[in-house]
Amino acid sequence: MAATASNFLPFSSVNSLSFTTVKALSESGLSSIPSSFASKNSLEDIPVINPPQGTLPIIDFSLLTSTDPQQRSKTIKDLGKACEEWSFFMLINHGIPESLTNRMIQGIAEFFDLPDKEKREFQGENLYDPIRCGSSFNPVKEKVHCWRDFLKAFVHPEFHFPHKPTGLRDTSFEFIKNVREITRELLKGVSESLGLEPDYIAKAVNLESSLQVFAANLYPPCPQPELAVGLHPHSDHGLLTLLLENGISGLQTLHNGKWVKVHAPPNALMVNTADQLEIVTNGKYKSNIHRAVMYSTATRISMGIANGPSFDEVVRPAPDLVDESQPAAYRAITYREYYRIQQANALNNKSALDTIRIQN
Ligand SMILES: O=C(O)CCC(=O)C(=O)O
Ligand SMILES: [Fe+2]
Repeated sequence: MAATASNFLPFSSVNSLSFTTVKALSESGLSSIPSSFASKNSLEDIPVINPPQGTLPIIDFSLLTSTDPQQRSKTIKDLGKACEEWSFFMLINHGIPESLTNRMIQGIAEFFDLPDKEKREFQGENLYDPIRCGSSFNPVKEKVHCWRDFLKAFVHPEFHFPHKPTGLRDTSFEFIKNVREITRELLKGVSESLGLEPDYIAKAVNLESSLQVFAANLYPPCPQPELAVGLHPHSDHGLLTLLLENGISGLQTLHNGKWVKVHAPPNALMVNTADQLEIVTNGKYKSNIHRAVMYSTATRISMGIANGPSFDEVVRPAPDLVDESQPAAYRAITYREYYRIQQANALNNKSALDTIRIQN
């Protein structure tokens, strides 16, 4: 495949091979999905459940940052429990104005509405390109494509973002700054929940120079949603991923052998604990395996901001969480190398983490 088309989907038109987005496929009025999207994944056998209200953990950010020590310590306990038992929680009262999250979602919708020709300008050519856009996850490596278009951008320590549509760059800059501040507070709480100093994890991963990767996902209407996959089961590469959606649910998190449907309260952020946190906490807080689904008529948009260590930081289990009874369970690796391994392969549960696991 030509390097310049690597992120887009190869698609056989009548007499030539062209490259397309899932959005263009969806709008072409197909009545069935191309066979390259039909999933034969064994994880389909896992039951899917709609949890009763109140099952999934909710963390109130205003209590986490409260000056009342009792409220704060109770919230830190709840946060630790959510990380340990669910690797996932929903964050309310996070302080990002709804007007800003709405502008973000609107701007991303407009980005995906740009003609494919214009989006191709941002597709990038290799994994470390600061802006990439395309379809599925890794069209070259995967057996089954995802019914998804994406935009990815490295937004910290250097801010990269497409210059179209007008205004989205500035909106994103503001949104991402908010996400970074929230992440810093969450990681303080996570450190304290493990009995560590509040800034322990921040120092261990050089959070000042944190790599933040912004990823927007578009799941266009699909003629056969029961056969296709929005995003294959995977865990995220950073420390914590903060996710926002356009009011249409579609995230499912794996818990006790079942896919649990996530229905987040309006304007809540969904938070996944991710692989770098599993490494730093020496497996105490596991990364969350999740997937996304799509629908036959609705268009779903989500955006996840992966908040990671500094790109060149060598990440290893925190010395304070390693001892004779709990030896290091992962080998040290730079976040840059870890990111390469995760992005260069097909999405498949925790396959990237498996490459650095130490069998004790
Ligand atoms: O669309 C979603 O809800 C999940 C997205 C996701 O898992 C990701 O971008 O890593
Ligand atoms: Fe994810």
